[in-house]
Amino acid sequence: MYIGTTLTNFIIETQRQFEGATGEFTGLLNDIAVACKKISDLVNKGDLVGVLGTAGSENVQGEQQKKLDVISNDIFIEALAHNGHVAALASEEMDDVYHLSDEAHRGKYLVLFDPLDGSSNIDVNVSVGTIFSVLKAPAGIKNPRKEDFLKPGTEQVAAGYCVYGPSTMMVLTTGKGTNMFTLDRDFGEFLLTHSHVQIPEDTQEFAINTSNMRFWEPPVKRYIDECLQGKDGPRGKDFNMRWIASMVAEVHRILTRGGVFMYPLDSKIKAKGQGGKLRLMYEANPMAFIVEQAGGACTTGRERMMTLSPEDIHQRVPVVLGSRNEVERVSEYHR
Ligand SMILES: O=P(O)(O)OC[C@H]1O[C@](O)(COP(=O)(O)O)[C@@H](O)[C@@H]1O
Repeated sequence: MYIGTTLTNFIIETQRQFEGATGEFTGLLNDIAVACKKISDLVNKGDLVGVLGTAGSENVQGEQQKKLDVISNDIFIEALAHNGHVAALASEEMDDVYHLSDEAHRGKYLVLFDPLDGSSNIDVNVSVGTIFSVLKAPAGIKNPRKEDFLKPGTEQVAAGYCVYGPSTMMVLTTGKGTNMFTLDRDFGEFLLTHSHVQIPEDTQEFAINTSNMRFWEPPVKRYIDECLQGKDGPRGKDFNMRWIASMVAEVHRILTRGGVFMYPLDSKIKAKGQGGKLRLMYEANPMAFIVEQAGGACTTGRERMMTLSPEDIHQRVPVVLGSRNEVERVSEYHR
């Protein structure tokens, strides 16, 4: 009876290529998989277990927290903070760095995560997800500080997301390509279903929140205008549009069939004194690593995302990602 390659076996195989691997990395990714399975179960049960609706509290971003934002954050901490694989954690739902208890064993890694991405879709049964980024922890520091997390995306040792949709899928890169695993709920294992995913270089599908069009900068306006003019316009081909309002679901579609996703800087965002809508450390950088490892590209519109020097854990940035030739065209329009 063929079972397939489980996520754990896949990671163990990957680790064999690393001299002196201790199994700690495998242990960490297993902890993350356990947390995602638990969150998937709750998302799937929804009202049956009373996890929908608002939590009645705000996060550091000033956003109304959903119950599942808070619950998913707690599940991640519970799954990662006690197994000796991490030295500290940081999350969209926590103002500052999460430090382990004094007696907890410290591991070699730091993890940044968005416990539940696409919060506006939780209560309407549309795909949501969890995004994570793994960095090396500074050696010999018991309680890493915020500064120890502020590393460029190129220093990530792993990144991934789990999408909770019609099926639950974990998408992961450790710098050797991007692979997808589907959760078999019957025996609770993530099984490898798509290996070495490649994003088509070209596409005729864009994703952007067009309700913000009046606030866009000229390069973005030009790019979308040309797409909308279709085959009679300068692009000479028709484009389709998608907007799910869950970054995880948008990126998953793009990994599966190509496309370009944009959440650009606009005058409304600037007026709030922000640098973008999406967060660099636990949304843009992990997605950039995943997309680049699948042959795509990710920029701010002006710079390669993963070379940015982060200034804060909750820093916001403009995001343009997906099919390489379209991302390059958007950057060209910004130049
Ligand atoms: O509300 P909008 O403008 O459609 O923005 C949707 C975007 O905001 C997000 O929901 C932000 O993420 P969170 O839900 O984690 O805050 C993205 O997933 C999505 O791409």
